[in-house]
Amino acid sequence: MTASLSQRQHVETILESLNRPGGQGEAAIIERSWRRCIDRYGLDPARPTPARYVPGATLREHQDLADDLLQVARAGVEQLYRQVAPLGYVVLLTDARGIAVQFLGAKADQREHQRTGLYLGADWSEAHAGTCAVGTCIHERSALTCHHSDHFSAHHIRLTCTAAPIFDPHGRLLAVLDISAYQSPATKDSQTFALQLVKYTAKMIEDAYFLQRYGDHAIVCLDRSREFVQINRRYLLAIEEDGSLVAANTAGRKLLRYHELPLPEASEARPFRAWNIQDLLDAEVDEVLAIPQHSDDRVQAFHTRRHREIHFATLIEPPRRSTGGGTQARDTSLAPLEALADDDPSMRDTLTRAARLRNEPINILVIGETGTGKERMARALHESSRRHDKPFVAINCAAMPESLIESELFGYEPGSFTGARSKGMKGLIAQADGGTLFLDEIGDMPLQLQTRLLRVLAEQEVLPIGASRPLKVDLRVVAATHRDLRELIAAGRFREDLFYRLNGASLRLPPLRERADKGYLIRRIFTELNQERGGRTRLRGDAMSALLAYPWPGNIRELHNALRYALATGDGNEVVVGDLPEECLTGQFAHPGAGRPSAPASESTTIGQVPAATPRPLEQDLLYRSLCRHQWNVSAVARELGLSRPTIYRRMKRLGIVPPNRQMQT
Ligand SMILES: Nc1ncnc2c1ncn2[C@@H]1O[C@H](COP(=O)(O)OP(=O)(O)OP(=O)(O)O)[C@@H](O)[C@H]1O
Repeated sequence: MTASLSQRQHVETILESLNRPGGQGEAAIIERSWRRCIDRYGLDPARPTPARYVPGATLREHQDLADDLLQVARAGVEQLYRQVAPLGYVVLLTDARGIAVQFLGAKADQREHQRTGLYLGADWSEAHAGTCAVGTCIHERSALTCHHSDHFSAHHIRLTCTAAPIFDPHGRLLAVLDISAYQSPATKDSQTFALQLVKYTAKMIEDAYFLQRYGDHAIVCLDRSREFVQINRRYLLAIEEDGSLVAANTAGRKLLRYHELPLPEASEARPFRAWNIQDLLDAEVDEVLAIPQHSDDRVQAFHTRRHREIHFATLIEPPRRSTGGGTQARDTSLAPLEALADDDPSMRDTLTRAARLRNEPINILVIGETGTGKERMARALHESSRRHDKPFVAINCAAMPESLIESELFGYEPGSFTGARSKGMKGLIAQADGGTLFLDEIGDMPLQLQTRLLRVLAEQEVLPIGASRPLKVDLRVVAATHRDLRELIAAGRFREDLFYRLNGASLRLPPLRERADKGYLIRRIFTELNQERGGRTRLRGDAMSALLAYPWPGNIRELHNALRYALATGDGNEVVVGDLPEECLTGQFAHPGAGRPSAPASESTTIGQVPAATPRPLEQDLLYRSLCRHQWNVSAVARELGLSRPTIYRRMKRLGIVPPNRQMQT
């Protein structure tokens, strides 16, 4: 009763406001929105506003369009959720049309979230939902709190919602970040911190997106404080080599306006370039581009030209741009090594060492769990070295039968044993002459052969079976192992002297689960495999998120296999989370169907862009339920789950789902 009374009062307040002249500040924003709701959208504050969801396939289109942002925003949205979840808030990220493309909230309240519209796929545009934080933020292009009776619809007045806009580097609205709670103190002031927190996170996401989009440009970061410029990076300006401005973050655009360098409405195809950094700062372009990145004094002060204000500047150079006047050419021979990693700190150390060692006359031991890319590293070392045009010969010491290993490695003279080829055979070691010999799984080499290998390494010559004179060989040996060779030495199974011969230097590869550049590896391997198949398929954001969350016990090999599987089972246009092998969908991630509004509430375990665990029974259950819901109409199921019909058939077969006795309708 109380609720309906307060709802009636709410409707009266709104109607009364229409007869008053507009107010000031945020109250005016809210009243303006109420007017729009009545005059423009024809909404009625008393009429129930049930949550409206876009269909699953439409949600996917919205998520696809926001894909780049979703990938960048993920960490920021999760961090915000961790901060506000204990206070009962949920987090929504909507696109510029108000459709929720990402959601994090407590699973226990899932039904309530779905009923209210605090869920994936909900439409929070003002035209549908009336005055609300997201819709009104989209209209006003500024952050605001829509608290209790600020909402237009009487059915939203128990909510408190705070939203902030996220703009792209050209000033177009990209998305809105929102936090909402069902319970909060009566006064709007209680949400002041919420507003600051959401604005702060939205700026973080916006700037991360900016840095990613303009990562191939020099970016000038400015701040009024020397101490904070490296932390805050308040104003971001992307510039060309001649100093033309091509993009700015929201704060940067304000700064430019203040200095009377307004930016034209720019499209991606026509970045502004109207102004030069010299128009803003009283400095030559070269001075700005010469701000050191790696010295103690990375911060330089400049006056602005127009208002003579001091600004402190740092510079983010595009990756691998040479320093020192731009004359130093990049060493392209390092490309095979550089391609192995992106920004993982331990891989970067390993690669720096590998680059230094690549032409040194010492043998290298590569250590790492199985599937971490040891052979790939050995090949990259070879390809970046002076030996790159000579053979790279790889031998797997564990895979070769012990009876063959000696003749394969050392070769033999004609007729030296029964079954030998009449012309004899050049062994693998001799074949690697001048190049690199890669000995994989060196810990599995039989002891007797270790002794002979030691001689080869010490003398740089090889004695084929049955030969009386050794052959001179010029070898660089790279050996690899996932075992602890020192333990094998202690157990008497590996020769200590051979260990020291092989271990001229060692390179350690981290397991995939510890790598900070998983996203880079996923994209790279996906591109390699996709190109082999004609390159028509794209990797969708939900699949990427699931891949990033999986712990990869089998390392890069497992990732490689998972992507190959997904490309083979997907519909050929895109790989979605449901195309991944079931093992990859563990932990907090679920089948994509569970993340879509059409899925029954009980099926997801985490609410999010890509929720909850999918062991086989859940995947089976989801598909089975969807088939039952659609009377075994495979086309309808395919539409609902956003997959192709052949994929549904394949999946039914794989999961052992057999249609009932009647004919399947398709
Ligand atoms: N940096 C990389 N980029 C792309 N693919 C990679 C990379 N590193 C490894 N791979 C792929 O991962 C798989 C395993 O790599 P690799 O054989 O080099 O690992 P390994 O550590 O030598 O494995 P094992 O211990 O089983 O011998 C291969 O398919 C390889 O092509």
